[in-house]
Amino acid sequence: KESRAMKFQRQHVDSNPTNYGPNYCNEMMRRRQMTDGRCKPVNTFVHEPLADVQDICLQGNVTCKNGQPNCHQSVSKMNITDCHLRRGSRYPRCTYETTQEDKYIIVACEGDPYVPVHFDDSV
Ligand SMILES: Nc1ncnc2c1ncn2[C@@H]1O[C@H](C(=O)NS(=O)(=O)C[C@H]2[C@@H](O)[C@H](n3ccc(=O)[nH]c3=O)O[C@@H]2CO)[C@@H](O)[C@H]1O
Repeated sequence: KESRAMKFQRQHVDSNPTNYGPNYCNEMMRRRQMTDGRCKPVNTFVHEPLADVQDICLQGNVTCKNGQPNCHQSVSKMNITDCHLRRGSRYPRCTYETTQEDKYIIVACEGDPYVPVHFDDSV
């Protein structure tokens, strides 16, 4: 069974992204298995080394969107790509808008070792 830490890495970490240009999300949402059975509506990929993403758990503690206290905000902006399902896109044809940006990211951390298990937001 895939751990939540591994699921987070599969869904949100792409340290050395292939340059698919505007098709990055169409490619990566499929490759990382977020279009099986349904099209995941929103997903962010982080283009930083895994160690830097894991280090966020030691950084600014903030409240998660769901009110839980175990979220952390990166001290630095990170290079990310936001994938948003296009209006009118119908499973199994999941087509995404690809937007690359530099933003602070907020993740929820859990466990021992205390690592990211959920992508909460980018600001
Ligand atoms: N505090 C916590 N501590 C520990 N665990 C926590 C905590 N909170 C939730 N989980 C768990 O995480 C799991 C999960 O999949 N949560 S999810 O909200 O659906 C994920 C969002 C995210 O993937 C994506 N998104 C969203 C915005 C964006 O900018 N970028 C972007 O990628 O959209 C998804 C839906 O919003 C679920 O099992 C829940 O129980």
